[in-house]
Order: sequence, then structure tokens, then C-alpha cells
Amino acid sequence: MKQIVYTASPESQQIHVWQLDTSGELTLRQVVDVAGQVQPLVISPDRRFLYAGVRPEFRVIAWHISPEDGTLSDAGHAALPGSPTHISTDHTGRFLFCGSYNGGCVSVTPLNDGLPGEVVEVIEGLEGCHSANISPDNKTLWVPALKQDRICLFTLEDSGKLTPQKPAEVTTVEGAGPRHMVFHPGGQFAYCVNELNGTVNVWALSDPHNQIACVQTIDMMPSDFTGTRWAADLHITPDGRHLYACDRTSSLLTIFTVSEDGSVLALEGFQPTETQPRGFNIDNSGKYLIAAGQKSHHIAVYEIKGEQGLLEEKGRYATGQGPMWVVVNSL
Ligand SMILES: O=C1O[C@H](COP(=O)(O)O)[C@@H](O)[C@H](O)[C@H]1O
Repeated sequence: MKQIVYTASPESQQIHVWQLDTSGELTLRQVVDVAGQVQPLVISPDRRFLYAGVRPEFRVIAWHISPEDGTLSDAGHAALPGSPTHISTDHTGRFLFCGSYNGGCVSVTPLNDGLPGEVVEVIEGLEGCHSANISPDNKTLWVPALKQDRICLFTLEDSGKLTPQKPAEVTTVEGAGPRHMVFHPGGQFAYCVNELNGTVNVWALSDPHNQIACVQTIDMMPSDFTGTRWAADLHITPDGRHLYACDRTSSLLTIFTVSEDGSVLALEGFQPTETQPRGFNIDNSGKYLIAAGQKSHHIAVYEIKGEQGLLEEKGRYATGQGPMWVVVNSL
């Protein structure tokens, strides 16, 4: 399996394409100049396309991914209704979701044979909308509205329309600031990192009363940390055993182990990383974590080690300016 890492650097308007070898070394394969500040990235479920959200003209841009070496070639683009803070797709690759923090909205773009078309749905009134996350069964879109301390729940219709569920939302504690989410591979639990209070919530998708419920809140900061909490990203290994979160003030990656069923997180430690880590990701073998330093202009590769999932740095690489997004593809 050949793995390719894509990093987005909005300040220099570039996507860097790297090959990740089995020893954790990165080799630069391509630098793509993007017409705009490129931020969120996502790979299509069939691995044939890379999508990026750009600004100041709010658009999603699509590239074909070469099946030989992962390099990119232009495929198409389409307008978005707000500045793209986060993009994702449904599991079938029919729809692309865009959460806009400044636009306070989530939108749905149809993907026709991988190419983005005109937006078919916009839901407004989501203050500080920070991501859109489709559930493992492809039915429910979880949309954290950071400034409202709530995660809105929508049913994804066949047409791409979003219907508010009953209940239409779950709420966090006041001032938490729900931001990014991942799902446990077992499909029964979700995790949400809260930007403003530096915690991670574990959400049971269906508790004994058939309700969505928060079953754990865990602090992601060292006990002696006194600065302003500024959490950003969250990822889980493909086997569901290790969960990682990052905080930008302290430039730390927080390491958790996950219980077998996904219901309980345990803090294992902290890894100092690149300055102001806003985005990171885990490779598809679950062996490496790649973190981007928005202020160091470097990315670092860590090996995930042992039962605790502690991190050992394997190398760091200069990338574009202000890198903030990392995705990994398998060819
Ligand atoms: O990380 C953050 O994101 C929001 C929105 O970011 P943007 O990239 O869509 O402009 C930002 O305003 C917030 O302060 C920051 O913590």
C-alpha cells in the first residue's frame, strides 16, 4: 500500500503532496499552487479526488488523484455560500458538506461522478459552525456550532436536503465550544473536541433509553496548565484504540487510549509538537501521526508506539506557509 499525505498551507496558497514510506519518511512529490487561500481538505471515499475549501472567493476545488503516485491534476470547482472552515463527504461520495464558522452555516454540494455541482442545501443560524460529520450509518449529520455550545443533528435525505432530527441538537456545557468530531470504528460512540474549555466529550449514539447522550467529559490539558485553552483537531486510529487531540496555545498533542467498545477514554500523556498545531491526521495503517504547525511552517511525523499510543518523532519537514490541514490517502 502506497500512502500519500496532502498538506494545505493557506498563507502560501499551496498544497504539498508527500509520499509516506513504511519507515515514516516523507518524500515531496508535488507542490500545487492554488488560486486562493486553501484550508480544509478531504479525500473522496473512492480515493479518486481531493477536495479543498478556498477563500476569499468561497469555493470548493476538486483535483483528480493519480492512482500511480497520488499527484494532483485539475478536475473542477464550484461556489460555496460561506468561508469554508471544514469540508467532508458522506460515505457514498454523493455529497460534500461545508461548515462555515464566519458564515454561521452548513451547506451540501452534490458530487456528480466526483465533480462538485451547485449547492442544494444551506442551513443558517449555526453560530461558529466548525465542522460537519456524517455518522457511520450515513444517516445523521452532526454539526457543531461552537458559539452556541450545541451540536445540531440533521437527517441526510436522498436529495441532499438536511432535515432537523427530533431532538434537533445535543448541548455541551456553557463555554465548551464544540469543534471537531470523529466516530469510533465500532459505530456506537462519537468524540468531540471542545475548543474553548479544552475537553473531549464522548457521545453514545444510542444510550439504554435509545437517546444520544454524553457519557464522559475528559480534560485534555496538563493539570498545571494555566494558559488560554485553544483546542483544534481530533483523530482516532483506524483500530479505534488511540485518540489524539491538539491544543494550539501549548503546542501539545494529547494522547488517550480508548476502551474496546469505545465508551471510555483514558489520558496517557502529552507530546510537544510543532508551534500552533491546528491540524493533524493519522495514516491509514494507524502507525504514524502527521501534525502541522501553523506558526512553525513545518510538519512533523510521529510513530504511534505501544499499548499507550505514545508518540516518537521520526522527522520534520518544511512545508508551505501557515500549514493547517493534513489528509492521508492510500493508493
Ligand atoms: O480555529 C479557529 O477557527 C475559527 C474559524 O476559522 P476560519 O479558518 O474559518 O476563519 C476562528 O475564527 C477561531 O478564532 C479559531 O480559533
